[in-house]
Amino acid sequence: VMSHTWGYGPHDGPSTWIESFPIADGLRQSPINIIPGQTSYDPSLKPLKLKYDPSNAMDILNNGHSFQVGFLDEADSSTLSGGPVSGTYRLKQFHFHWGARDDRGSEHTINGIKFPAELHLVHWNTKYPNFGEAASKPDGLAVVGVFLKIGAANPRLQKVLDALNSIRTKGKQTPFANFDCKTVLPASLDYWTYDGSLTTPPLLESVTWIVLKEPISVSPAQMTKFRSLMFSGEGEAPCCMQDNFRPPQALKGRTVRRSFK
Ligand SMILES: CCCCCOc1ccc(S(N)(=O)=O)cc1
Ligand SMILES: [Zn+2]
Repeated sequence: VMSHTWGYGPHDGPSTWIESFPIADGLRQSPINIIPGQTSYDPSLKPLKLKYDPSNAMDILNNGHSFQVGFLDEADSSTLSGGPVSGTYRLKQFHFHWGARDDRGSEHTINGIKFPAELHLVHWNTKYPNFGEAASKPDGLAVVGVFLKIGAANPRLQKVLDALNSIRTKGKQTPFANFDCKTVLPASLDYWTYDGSLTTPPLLESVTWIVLKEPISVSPAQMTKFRSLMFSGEGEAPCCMQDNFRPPQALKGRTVRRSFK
């Protein structure tokens, strides 16, 4: 039988991933449900320091699970530092998770509430030689999560959404230059943080999660653009890319800290 790749459907979705990736029920899996009343304010947490150079944006790719914008990460020009991490982490890519309808789509939830989508900005620790090496270390990655909520159309997302027409099917990639990630972030960088994992296979437990409290807006029409992508490749039976989110995983004794009172 063909190699069993993972997905989000009834036969290859999150409940089946443990078959190939036993870490799926590990001690620091992501995402989680954040219960604000049960988080602890940590006054020693530093402000998040994000520095993004628009010229580092390189391409946009439909990888069959989501779409991602890739960045040149050969220098410390687009970095995350401060916040809950020590050292410097370089931006590698950002991507999204979203639902088939506006009542679901995010991976993290707040008091059980799902948002229509969630943005992940993926950074790797420069104490390691590259992303692949960092991804296997407990302090290797830092991912900033930003919730999207339904509201006014977000002009800052439009350039990304317009590029989706060129990458509709799995494996398609096209140049994507000059994008400033700062412009898609909310005004406040207040965050929750906890030790977690990649939310897709290989589910490696190497992520310091930094989930921003303030969502950014997206309109229903813009959400429809996300859903116009395909999980399937060109010439395959078309299968809309939607509900590409893993549900919340057990906290298993972890503490969620917050940077704000
Ligand atoms: C060693 C190869 C890993 C390839 C996969 O990379 C990922 C997977 C998930 C995430 S996420 N949804 O947790 O931000 C970030 C990066
Ligand atoms: Zn993600």
